[in-house]
Amino acid sequence: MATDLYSLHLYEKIFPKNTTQRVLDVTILFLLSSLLVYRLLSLQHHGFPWFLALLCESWFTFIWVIVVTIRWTPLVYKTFPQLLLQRVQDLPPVDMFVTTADPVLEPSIVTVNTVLSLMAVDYPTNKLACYVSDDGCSPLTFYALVEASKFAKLWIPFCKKYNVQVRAPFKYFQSVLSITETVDHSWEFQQEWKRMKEEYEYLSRNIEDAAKKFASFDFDLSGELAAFSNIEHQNHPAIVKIICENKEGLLDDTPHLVYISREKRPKHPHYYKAGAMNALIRVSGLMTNAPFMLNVDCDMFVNNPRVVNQAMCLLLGSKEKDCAFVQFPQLFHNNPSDSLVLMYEYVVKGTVGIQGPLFQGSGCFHRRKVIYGLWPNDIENECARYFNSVNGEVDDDDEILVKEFGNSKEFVKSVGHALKGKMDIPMNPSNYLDAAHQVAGSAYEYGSSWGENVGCLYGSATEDHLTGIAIHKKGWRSGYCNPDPPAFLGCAPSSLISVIIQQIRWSTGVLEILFSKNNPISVTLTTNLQFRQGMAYLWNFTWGLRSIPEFCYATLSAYCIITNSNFLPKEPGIYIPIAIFVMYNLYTLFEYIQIGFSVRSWWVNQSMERIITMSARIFGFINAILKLLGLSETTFEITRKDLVHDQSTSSDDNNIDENAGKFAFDESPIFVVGTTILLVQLVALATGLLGLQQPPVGGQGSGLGEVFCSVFVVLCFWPFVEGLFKKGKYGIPLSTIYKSVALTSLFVYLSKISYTV
Ligand SMILES: O=c1ccn([C@@H]2O[C@H](COP(=O)(O)OP(=O)(O)O[C@H]3O[C@H](CO)[C@@H](O)[C@H](O)[C@H]3O)[C@@H](O)[C@H]2O)c(=O)[nH]1
Ligand SMILES: [Mn+2]
Repeated sequence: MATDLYSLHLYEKIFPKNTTQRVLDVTILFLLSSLLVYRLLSLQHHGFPWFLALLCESWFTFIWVIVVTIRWTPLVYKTFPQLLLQRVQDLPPVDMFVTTADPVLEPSIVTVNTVLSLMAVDYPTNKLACYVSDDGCSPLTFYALVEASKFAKLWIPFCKKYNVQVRAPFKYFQSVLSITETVDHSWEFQQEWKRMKEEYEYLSRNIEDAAKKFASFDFDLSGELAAFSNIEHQNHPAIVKIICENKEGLLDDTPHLVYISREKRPKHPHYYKAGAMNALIRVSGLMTNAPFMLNVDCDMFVNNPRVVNQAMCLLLGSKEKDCAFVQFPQLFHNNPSDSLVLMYEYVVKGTVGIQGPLFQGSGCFHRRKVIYGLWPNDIENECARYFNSVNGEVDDDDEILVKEFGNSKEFVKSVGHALKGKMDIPMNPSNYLDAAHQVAGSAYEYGSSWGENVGCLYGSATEDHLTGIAIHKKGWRSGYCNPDPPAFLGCAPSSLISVIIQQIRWSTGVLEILFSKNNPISVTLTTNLQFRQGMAYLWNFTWGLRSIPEFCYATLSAYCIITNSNFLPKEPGIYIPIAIFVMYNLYTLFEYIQIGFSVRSWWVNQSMERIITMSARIFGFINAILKLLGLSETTFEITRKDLVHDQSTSSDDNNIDENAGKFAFDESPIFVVGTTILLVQLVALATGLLGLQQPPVGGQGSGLGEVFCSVFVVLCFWPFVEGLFKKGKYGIPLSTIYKSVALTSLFVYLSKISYTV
């Protein structure tokens, strides 16, 4: 069947011309290398600052080499999903996963919108199943899903009948505020539209009321909620409930909807999101066993109803080994000018041209077989290594399968079917409820390969990158799809502190992989990971490390002004760093403008990048070291998602909180680092301006170059400058300022003594 669709030419590869980009990339590389050579040649005439600058610049050059390598051969896929419309009966089933973990940080209405948007995609409903994993084991989440499933029975037909573009109801009613704004003005449509809006408002009020009751412990846990009574959230049996079941496989019914809260016991590690994903993979394997699985975070709603067809163009239109998974970009509805967009544009396109994009955790379609640990050559020899007998039948007590996949006969049988590519599996989830409880158990994985070779891998807070590299190192390729309108939109963290917490988790997570047996260098040398793909992973996994040279470089200018020394060359050598600075900034600015962003958004992102690197990522680095030394445990702090339903009454698509863009500070030590960096620069600049510098010890003293660098750092940390003068939550707390003053004094003192000795 798949081979049949393969002949349709479902996509085309486009190799964008990037000569200008290559020339500029190489020019910057040439300038960086010249600077290094210049420094090396004159090293003996200079002191410590010169040497430290050389080390930092060597690192920057190394990173730039990686960037140039990754971006050298970009690739874009153009898909033709309309070709699949005539072949609907041949389309394969797809299991869709949503993970949620906390009904407060991730309000149920957010999850409900994501689930509704998934259930309403333009794909045969009898081939879809939606599984929601609730790590919070919250009756509120379950209740909200049950209510949502009632609304879905009206919403899905409405979306399909009128070809609604955005099928997350909050977003739909937010963008189409009144009936007069809609394209279809027929009387029938108007009536249905009004009804739908009322029904959605009823649903969101209902969930909101339930949330209030839940918060005040006034939630009635009887009837279908009885399973949730008398349980602790981190200590409870598995709860699996089928909310909707399309028993007859009807096209005009809703897709299956299944709620799963895997078993949690204090003595068993649960591995956060990776553990939740593995429970989803097993339960869905039993119940529907679709050959493809989509996973999204609870805030990532479907924004383009043809997303499954888009993914199928690459998954069915390529040879299996050329497409292990299809990743869609993670874009945000509340922060459209995020720097991530730029990363997608220029870096991800590069990886697409190598071995394929990295797995980013959300908005990704996986081939089930690949997640089950298959190698590309297993496809050629029909998974022979897994089966005792290749008689076409699958034994449910096959030793190898039981050892790898755990001790559930039903599940092992389903694995056998998945590996053999059987698709004629009956779709009756309710037949497997008992087995589903078993595979969602907290001890199920013991002794098996789950988390090690099978499923989402354990051992990093960024389980997505770890799982991704394990797939690529077997030699699989992956596909990338970036349709217009965007396939998924999520909720970007809106406060600085949430951004920082998320960044700490990410940089810790990737460093955990960098310091493990999966580090890209050894993996490139010993496995099927392509050299340039290894570089792409290295670029990703060194985010936390990059904070150190950047931090040193930023403090160097202050150090030099305070001690009246220099780290920048004097004429004519100074023209090299000037050229690098000007060229790099104009280049990134040009890239922003080319995608349609403003100069302002370029600057905000540049400065945020500096702030995050020098504060959050340093903590990520420290965290990773502590974990390596066994002094700290892996945790997963969930990012707060904003309530979305209130926005249904707001008047502007881009309506962002009026305080957005302002920085809220608290007493977290992270802000001590940022404040100290700023104060050090200010003290240095004051020393220079007030003429308090000592005469230089031998050679020349600091000059305009150092002052310029310090001013630049101050400009990057401008939100902190404002924070110094503001009160309340937008001001830096006094205790933080005191700590920073103490650290700054220490820095000044140490600088002075280090320079005189
Ligand atoms: O114990 C847990 C913790 C988290 N989650 C879910 O994991 C998802 C991601 O959590 P979030 O707090 O939103 O983290 P982000 O940093 O926004 O997530 C990004 O980064 C993660 C890796 O750090 C990836 O797994 C995600 O897919 C990717 O979107 C959410 O749906 C959570 O509900 C769980 O299911 N169980
Ligand atoms: Mn998220």
